Amino acid sequence: MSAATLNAMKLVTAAEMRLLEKRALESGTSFGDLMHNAGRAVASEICGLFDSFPGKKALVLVGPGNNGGDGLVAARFLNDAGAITHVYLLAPRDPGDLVYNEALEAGISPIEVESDAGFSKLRELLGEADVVVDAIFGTGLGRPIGGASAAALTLVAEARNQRPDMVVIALDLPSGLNADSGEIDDSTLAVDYTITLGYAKRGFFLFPGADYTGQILVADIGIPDGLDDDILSEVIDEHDVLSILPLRPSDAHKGSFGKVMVVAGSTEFIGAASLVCQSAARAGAGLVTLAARQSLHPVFAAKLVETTHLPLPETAHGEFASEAAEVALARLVKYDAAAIGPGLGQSPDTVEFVHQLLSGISENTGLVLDADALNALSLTPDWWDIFNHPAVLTPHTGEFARLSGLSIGEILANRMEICRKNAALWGKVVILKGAHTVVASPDGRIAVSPSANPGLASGGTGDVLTGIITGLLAQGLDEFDAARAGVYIHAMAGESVRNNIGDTGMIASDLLIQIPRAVKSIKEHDHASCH
Ligand SMILES: NC(=O)C1=CN([C@@H]2O[C@H](COP(=O)(O)OP(=O)(O)OC[C@H]3O[C@@H](n4cnc5c(N)ncnc54)[C@H](O)[C@@H]3O)[C@@H](O)[C@H]2O)[C@@H](O)CC1
Ligand SMILES: [K+]
Repeated sequence: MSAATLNAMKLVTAAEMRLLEKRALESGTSFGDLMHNAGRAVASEICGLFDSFPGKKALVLVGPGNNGGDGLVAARFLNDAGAITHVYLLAPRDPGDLVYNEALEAGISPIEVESDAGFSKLRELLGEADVVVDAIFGTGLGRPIGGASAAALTLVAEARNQRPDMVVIALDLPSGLNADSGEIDDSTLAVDYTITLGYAKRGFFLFPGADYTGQILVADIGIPDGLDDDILSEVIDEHDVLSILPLRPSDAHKGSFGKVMVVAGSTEFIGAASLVCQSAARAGAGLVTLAARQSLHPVFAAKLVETTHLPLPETAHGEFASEAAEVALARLVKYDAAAIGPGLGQSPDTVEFVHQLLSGISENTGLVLDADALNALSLTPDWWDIFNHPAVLTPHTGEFARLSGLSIGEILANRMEICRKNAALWGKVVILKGAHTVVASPDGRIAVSPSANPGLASGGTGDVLTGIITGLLAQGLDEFDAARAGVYIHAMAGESVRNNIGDTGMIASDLLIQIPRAVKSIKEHDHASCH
């Protein structure tokens, strides 16, 4: 997670980028200006990567379209900045092409692939380049990359392996990376930096593409302000989270920060309930109560000292008794938010208990549904027609598949769009967990986690997320704010643990103390930036 480069990063599809370009043209900016700004901004970002740029060797690989055009402009500015600059043309440019002619006038002599038998010149240039720019294809790629372009990209990858100090830059996006879905071409380069134009593309936060972009830098290409109000997808950033975090007045009492009820746990899954309760408290809830089957009470009472308890009636077999939901609902009216599901199990009595709970819960209670509550919902066809209560749902891919009826492959192929569509269909805020977790609101907004941390792929980390979000809901945040702030805080907590102990062997309990630290750091960052 690199907050400095990801601040206020909106995410666009290729179609949205074309729309923004069209609006910019309609508002009086010329295409030539946009391309000029793009090339200049890219060159300026590249210069900024080196302590001293004059004398460096730059090689720009130029394709047939506007991405190549941007590359030609960038080459001219790199040349002006003192780099020894070569342009390698993978397709002929139109003789009347303005940016091509400007590059020639600047003294750059492009090398054409047709006259470079066996890529001997390209190999020679790759043997000495300090920086290579992939300006072969951008958002206009229409089919798999083949021929000379594929061969050239493969040669760059080979050269990069031999010379790790060579910096490889993608202009707008690594050629072959699909801006919408994150799919890649066989020859897509894994670059060090992607200098993207105007807006980051959705595919940078979807896999496999997310592994290919390197650090993402957004270049300002002069699209006028105010044209992007209907772009509803963004990467969650610290400033957003700061602006939505609840204030903590000094004369607060525990009622000020809301009450959370956690309905979770079973004989098999004791830890899930503990993690949810502790993380809700660590996220700042004033009071946390655990409602669990009464036979589990002694265990939880010993483990959770700050939590209060509502033992629920159970049958002789240790299942929820038929009046258990009524007991929970009677108490729930005094609570601001509830988390239902983690570790409850999936027995028929439990499913019935969850259904009764969901059909009786008040509209005023903020609700997070996770794990077995989601599994119980999935058993009812078109459950969203019946269950109208606003809620945050936190499925991982398998749970999402059960809720939606889609296959895991279909979901993974386009996580952002699938999450957006289903949030709208279901009328819920939906968190699709995974690397770069996606949060979608029924109104079309999407917020994506800046973090992909394999350390979080272990049992219980999802329970921690559920607890954080419920704790934030209890403090008065709405569902979408609680979800995106919760995802960000959870990601930061995970990054802190990874920084301390690495990504192997991280356990969910490690995250707990990092939750308030993450909140503190977000608040202090603002303090620091104000002075
Ligand atoms: N959207 C914007 O506001 C701006 C976009 N610009 C640039 O424009 C780019 C998009 O430009 P284009 O639409 O020209 O697209 P590209 O430059 O990505 O490439 C399209 C060209 O490649 C050809 N082509 C597509 N797939 C191919 C394949 N597999 N093999 C061989 N040739 C193939 C097409 O026929 C076309 O000539 C962006 O990525 C960006 O770099 C900038 O110039 C400035 C402003
Ligand atoms: K490119």
